[in-house]
Amino acid sequence: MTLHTRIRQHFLASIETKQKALTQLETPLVAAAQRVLSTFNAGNKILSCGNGGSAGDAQHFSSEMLNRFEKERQGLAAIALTTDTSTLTSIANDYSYERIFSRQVEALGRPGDVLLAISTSGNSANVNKAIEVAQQRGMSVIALSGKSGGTMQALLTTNDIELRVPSDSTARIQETHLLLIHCICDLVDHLLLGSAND
Ligand SMILES: O=C(CO)[C@@H](O)[C@H](O)[C@H](O)[C@H](O)COP(=O)(O)O
Ligand SMILES: [Zn+2]
Repeated sequence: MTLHTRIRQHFLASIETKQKALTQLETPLVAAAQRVLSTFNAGNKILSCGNGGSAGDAQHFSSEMLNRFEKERQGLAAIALTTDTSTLTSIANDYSYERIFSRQVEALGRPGDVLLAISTSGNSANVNKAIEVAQQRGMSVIALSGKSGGTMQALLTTNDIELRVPSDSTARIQETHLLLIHCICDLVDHLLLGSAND
């Protein structure tokens, strides 16, 4: 296979995954954006976490909330649990890697807050532990996942929102997760500022 062919395959597979995701995730995506906005309106906050590329997505989301997306608006309360290396290394060193996010949720999570939990497989133990602790603390969960939903999907309740990308490829799922995040950012801006600013 030529390099050009490989590139074409990547693009076409990404387009196909996003088209399938549009069909399946349009309605839960509206629910996710409404949950995000109602969380901020109630004076609560969003904590986000994930591993590897999903850690980047967790930070991408929080920066667009804390600062801004495409429109001028107030900063919104969001914290990525993936950024403080002193905290992450001490929790992993003193307890376990599995607790790096959940220990922060124990300290920061309040009833009415939301955990944005990101895992392409749904099988990251540290993300799933954070979900369990969040639920115990009266928080709800917006889960970005893929593949079979992994062990994460069994943890979610009717109070939670699952956005599971219909693909088995980690890369394609991550690419679609970023699109879902940008949709949420746009819907939040639209709901907050109204159509006059479109
Ligand atoms: O970005 C990538 C692959 O594209 C990797 O860094 C990937 O995020 C890591 O392998 C993660 O540990 C995978 O975790 P998860 O998505 O299954 O929860
Ligand atoms: Zn962005």
